[in-house]
Amino acid sequence: MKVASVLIPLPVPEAFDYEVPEGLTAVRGDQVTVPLGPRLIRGVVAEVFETTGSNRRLKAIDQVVSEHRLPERTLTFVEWAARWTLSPPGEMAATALKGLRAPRPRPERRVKRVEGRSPARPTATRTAVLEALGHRSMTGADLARAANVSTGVVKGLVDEGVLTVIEIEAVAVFDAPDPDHAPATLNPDQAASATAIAEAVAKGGFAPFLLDGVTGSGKTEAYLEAAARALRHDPTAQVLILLPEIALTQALIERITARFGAAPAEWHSGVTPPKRRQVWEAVVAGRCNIVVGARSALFLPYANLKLVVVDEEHDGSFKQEEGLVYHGRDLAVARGRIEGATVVLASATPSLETLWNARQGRYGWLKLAARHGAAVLPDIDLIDLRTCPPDPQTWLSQPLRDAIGETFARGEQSLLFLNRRGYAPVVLCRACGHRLTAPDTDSWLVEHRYTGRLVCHLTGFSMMKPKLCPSCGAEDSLVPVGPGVERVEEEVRRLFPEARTAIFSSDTVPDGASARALIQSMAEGEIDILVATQAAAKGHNFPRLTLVGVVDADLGLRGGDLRAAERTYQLLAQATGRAGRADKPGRALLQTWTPEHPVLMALAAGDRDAFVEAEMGEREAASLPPHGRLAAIILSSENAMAVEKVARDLAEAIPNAERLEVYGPADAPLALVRGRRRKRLLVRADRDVNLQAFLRAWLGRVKVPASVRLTVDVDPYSFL
Ligand SMILES: Nc1ncnc2c1ncn2[C@@H]1O[C@H](COP(=O)(O)OP(=O)(O)OP(=O)(O)O)[C@@H](O)[C@H]1O
Ligand SMILES: [Zn+2]
Repeated sequence: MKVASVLIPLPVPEAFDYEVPEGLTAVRGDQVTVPLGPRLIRGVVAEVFETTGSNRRLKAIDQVVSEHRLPERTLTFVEWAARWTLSPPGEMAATALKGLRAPRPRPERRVKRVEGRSPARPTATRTAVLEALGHRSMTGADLARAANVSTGVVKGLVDEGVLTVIEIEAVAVFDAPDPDHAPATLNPDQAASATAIAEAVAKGGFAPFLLDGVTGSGKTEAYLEAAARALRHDPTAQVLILLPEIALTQALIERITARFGAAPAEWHSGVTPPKRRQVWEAVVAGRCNIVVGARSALFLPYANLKLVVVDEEHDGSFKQEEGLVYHGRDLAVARGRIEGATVVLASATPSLETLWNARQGRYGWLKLAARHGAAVLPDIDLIDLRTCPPDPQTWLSQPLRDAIGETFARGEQSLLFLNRRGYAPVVLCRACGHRLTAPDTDSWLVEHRYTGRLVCHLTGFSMMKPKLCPSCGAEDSLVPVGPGVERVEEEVRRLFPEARTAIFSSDTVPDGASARALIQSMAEGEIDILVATQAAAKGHNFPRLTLVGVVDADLGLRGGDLRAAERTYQLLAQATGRAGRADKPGRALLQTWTPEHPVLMALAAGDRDAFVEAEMGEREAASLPPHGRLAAIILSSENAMAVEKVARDLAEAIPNAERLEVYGPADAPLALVRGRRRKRLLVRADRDVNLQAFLRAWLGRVKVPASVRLTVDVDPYSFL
């Protein structure tokens, strides 16, 4: 009997076996429908094998879905990713097939001439229609426009039987990129990098690179040139460019369109389902060469993937925390290995993980040491708030105000950076000291004046600001504490009433279109002072921007998790790196209460190596990533007792292992979210320990009831 192992989109660690009935052919990668309990569900065949004398009564595959087999290397990647992240393989496979969930766009209705038929009354308008149409087919609306008549005339000809209506399947056409459309003239560093990457692509096989270039050095131009050479060498080659933020995709799509004379395919959460289906089908058929997307674009079924670029590779947004937990950068490297492709990790502030790999010689290390052309890196100075504190209830010190004023007077732009959405991060009762939190959640409510609501950034809960304190009942006693971008902008408007100001955060710029509009008005000089969260701090080119002010340089350093220093260094280097990218020199001012902090001193000195050296030393001493490996296990449930029990069972079941420790279980820092109790365990292991095998063995020993959710987070970035 023939048996197929089928990956089913359920939270189970294994494939399910089904009989392949006589007369049905199923092979690895096929989509099939199979019975599961009372219903039929769709899965993917992982393996087909012959078995004799099985005594189990297997259910049979219902049918093989005829369209779209998952390509072999895509399926191999899915299986690898599931093993690496300890995720259910069927759910990973479902991710790869997500693009097919949308219906096909409706076929287009067009008219064409019926052989040998002519109008009974050939009026001037009717003749014009027939001439405009010729032997082609067109939609009625296009034809009416071409003949400059009303659509009624076309309809009349259809009714008379002179024209007939046909249906044409709507297939998205991605114009082939032209590598020679508008090449840039590269400087020597860029040319050397592009050549190294292009040679690796031409040679074939897995080849990872770190493209390490200061902000504004022209990394984008370098990798686009490498992509152009790859396409010249092999016009069927496919190139994937991953970005951490949707707001960045628009600008890159425009650059690619200008460079290659054709728009790339776009893939992220903002793309409509029918459009996604078109991209999926074009990618699998090799009808599309360049894809620009978010991390989920890694799961597309590439026919001939040759080059993968992860731009801003250090960015924490590549880590997906909800649903399937994975790091887009790590999976991009794996995908490249499985496809035999070249992988380029680009950043001005590479992650310590990537720097470690480059130092070990595992990744080729390409460097762009200076900004392109005449542009130079901005001067960075610290403002010591202990000697010049801002006035009470204001957030900008005198030196920063002066610098903004001078910049404005010169007709140049300023960017004030504060990584905090909303008006105030905390709302406090003046009478009793109560801080407002979301219901059943350990997280402060943030005041948003833009929408007039109090919002929980963790759960999305929101409410109108109450008149009475919910704790003591005092009237009008609730006051905002601390600044968010909205409050800083309010201060800026008070200080510079004639300046044009704007806010760039995920609240004011929720989608690609509004991001594009704001970026464009900033680029065209219609904004004088932009107050922005990290959404605007990376990737963008604003030629007239010459001052970056960091409102609270200490903000990210306070939390104190594993990557606090690294993340703060990267964020501030990127933010300050927006200044002076064209002909005018830029400067950056960082407001801080701790100017002696090593991160801030390294930033002010422009000495990345000093920072990396110190931070790498600390990680090594503690055997933490990249010198060791971490994994977190998070338990949550509405039933506090059930969480306790699973946590205890886990603690008792820890397998013996060398060079590995388990910490916890402990209450998570966010111990209550939406009424769910949360507990965490953390595993630390030496680099050469097979962490995944340990986790599988451990978790296999413990029964987790349906009321408790258990999430494994390999290489955690969030410690909440
Ligand atoms: N060879 C070149 N010829 C002309 N202009 C260039 C060239 N290289 C870079 N530039 C220009 O310099 C600016 C910075 O380049 P780019 O955005 O590629 O830098 P980047 O290294 O990706 O920056 P960041 O890491 O800060 O995002 C852009 O305006 C770009 O058009
Ligand atoms: Zn109160």
